[in-house]
Amino acid sequence: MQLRSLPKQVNLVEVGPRDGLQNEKQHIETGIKAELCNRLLAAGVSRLEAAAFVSPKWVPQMADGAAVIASLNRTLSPKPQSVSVSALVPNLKGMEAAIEAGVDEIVVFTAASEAFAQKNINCSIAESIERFKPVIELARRADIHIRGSISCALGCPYQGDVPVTAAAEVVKRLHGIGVQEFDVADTIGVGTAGRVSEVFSAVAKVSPLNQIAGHFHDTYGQALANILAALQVGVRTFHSSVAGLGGCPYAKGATGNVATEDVVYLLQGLGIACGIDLGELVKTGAWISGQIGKPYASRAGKALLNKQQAEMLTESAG
Ligand SMILES: CC(C)(COP(=O)([O-])OP(=O)([O-])OC[C@H]1O[C@@H](n2cnc3c(N)ncnc32)[C@H](O)[C@@H]1OP(=O)([O-])[O-])[C@@H](O)C(=O)NCCC(=O)NCCSC(=O)C[C@@](C)(O)CC(=O)[O-]
Repeated sequence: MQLRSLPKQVNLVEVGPRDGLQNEKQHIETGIKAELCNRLLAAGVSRLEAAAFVSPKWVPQMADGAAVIASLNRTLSPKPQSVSVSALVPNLKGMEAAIEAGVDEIVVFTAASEAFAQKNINCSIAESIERFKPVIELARRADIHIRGSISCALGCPYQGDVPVTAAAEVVKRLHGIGVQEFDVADTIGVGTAGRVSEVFSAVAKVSPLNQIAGHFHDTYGQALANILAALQVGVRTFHSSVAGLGGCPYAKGATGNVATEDVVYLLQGLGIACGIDLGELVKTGAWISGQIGKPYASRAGKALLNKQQAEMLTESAG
């Protein structure tokens, strides 16, 4: 049976170096973060979220963002047109640091839930939008692409249920101040396909579909089904994290982002191109998991490694 309304190609934004690592308690060396970025680019990633210029008091792991991006820019020199490096920016201070570092995209971030905005960025949604105005002004002058992330579109760890149209309301307000792309996030991975379809359909009423991205965490194992539901609404950009690393420090209990390996495997099965070499990605996922002392969590990645090992054993036995 053929699935309806699927595209030939989608864009993946790899958020492993930022969302994937930000919550790690042990200090991760800048060199490891930079190598992760380089390996991801070598595997074919073209949109890479590499850092967050946030308060180091709030998220200490992201304190070396400038050094990570400097290292990346040295390796990439001259930077291919196809590669775009992004970083989270909560305020003017972060924006100045992002410009200095030489990012291609910034991500301002707020929420569909008031309670989460307070916990994550210490202000209300309305205050965050005011705070973003001068940030966006600077980004425009520097010709930097502006994304806006809306956390807790499918549910909130503090507030619980979030109305279906809450994310769309925030998208409208962000659009009004010049945000160009909207990252609609299931921060705690509670969404299921039907609700995802409703939330993204509501967002699609206030923004062109090519400006919407789906950002799914996999806490309840629903992320791939949710991506399929959003694809069927017409969303063509998705965020994912190599090896399924990640979680937000202000969303306790939420697990990592959907694993990029699992998404690429899904897309391959659907005949949808994304430009990423799954074999190289699996090597990178296994490598970074080892570096930070975690079991390798991508289901597709583990299956492919097991298959490779079994084939090698058969060959050496033969
Ligand atoms: C927004 C603030 C700064 C407000 O934090 P605040 O404490 O209200 O702000 P402040 O202006 O009073 O600053 C406090 C201190 O931080 C410094 N500071 C202030 N800003 C910066 C900066 N940009 N870079 C470096 N330092 C900074 C500032 O200079 C000051 O230092 P002090 O004077 O005390 O020495 C803080 O709440 C913050 O940084 N929050 C970020 C939290 C965060 O990074 N969360 C994770 C990312 S969001 C996420 O993961 C969700 C997402 C995007 O993946 C989608 C999803 O799944 O939902």
